Amino acid sequence: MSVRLKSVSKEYRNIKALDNVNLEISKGEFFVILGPSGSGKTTLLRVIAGLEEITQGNVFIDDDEVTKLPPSRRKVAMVFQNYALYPHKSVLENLLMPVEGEMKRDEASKLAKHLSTLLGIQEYLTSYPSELSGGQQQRVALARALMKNPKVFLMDEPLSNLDAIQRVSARKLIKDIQRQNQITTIYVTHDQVEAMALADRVAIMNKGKIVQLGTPEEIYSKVEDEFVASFFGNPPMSIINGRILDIQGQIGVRAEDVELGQGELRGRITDVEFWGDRYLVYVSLGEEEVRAFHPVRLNVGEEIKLRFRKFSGPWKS
Ligand SMILES: Nc1ncnc2c1ncn2[C@@H]1O[C@H](COP(=O)(O)OP(=O)(O)OP(=O)(O)O)[C@@H](O)[C@H]1O
Repeated sequence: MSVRLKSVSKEYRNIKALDNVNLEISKGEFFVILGPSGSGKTTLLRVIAGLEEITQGNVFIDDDEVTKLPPSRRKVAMVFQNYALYPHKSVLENLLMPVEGEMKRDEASKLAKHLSTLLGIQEYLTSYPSELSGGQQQRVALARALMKNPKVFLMDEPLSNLDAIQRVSARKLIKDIQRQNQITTIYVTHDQVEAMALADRVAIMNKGKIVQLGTPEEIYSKVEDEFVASFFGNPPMSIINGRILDIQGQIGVRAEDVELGQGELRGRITDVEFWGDRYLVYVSLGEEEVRAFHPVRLNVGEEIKLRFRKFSGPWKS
């Protein structure tokens, strides 16, 4: 199913949580919404789910307008950041609830067991949510949403409570299930790596607006404004005053585009972080600071020559 938002705005008293959002998500697409805290990501998902009345605009699922339809009639499944599990029901009962009356019980139990095994929670089927860790509860919520084989899957930071290893495997599982079943998925995160790993396309939000939209590769290589530059990528671009290159305005440079050891610029190393396969080096250029990837450890305090292989901008600011 496709999802379309036309000029959608949502105001809470004096806050514009969504400001004239236009969006078209295709059937089977994995669409990620990335943005800082408070940018409107959750509100956008809740609007699509029908949990939030909008101030202005229209919402369509396939070609049907659903703006005024209640959540139960929208055929979407949502996984919330805070799980929303039934506390007085066991994990298995939580998993069976969404398909009650729609699927035979033994068939549903089989599916519940299969999904719990995939998500590594099979040994907790008889436990209650309060007996589980945050990460385990999150995986139950994920399994529960998958029970219904939804046509549209809305996920709000569904992996935020998993540890680094679980995150990588759960991420792969979500992507596999999504791909196999061609589920249109809208996934909210503020994790750069997750966004780049999962998305067919990413929308970057700031202050209720979509500020850039494209494939992760497009956004990574063609940054359209300073906010996206300061936000997208791991690490994001270093934003510096173009003056040091005789350019007017702010420019952004990726750590992999800063070459250390040669060039016309001179800086001082202020910090070095070990990143596994390389080092992230912080270099001060007077009032500016840039981050650079480098293959070997360098010494803090050392002076170094540098140059930018490429940069983005200058942007009007
Ligand atoms: N029920 C509400 N009443 C009033 N203001 C709200 C309500 N829900 C959200 N807001 C405001 O709307 C804006 C967008 O909130 P939203 O939860 O969509 O952001 P978010 O990007 O999901 O943030 P986070 O990453 O922190 O979850 C924020 O300024 C928030 O304070």
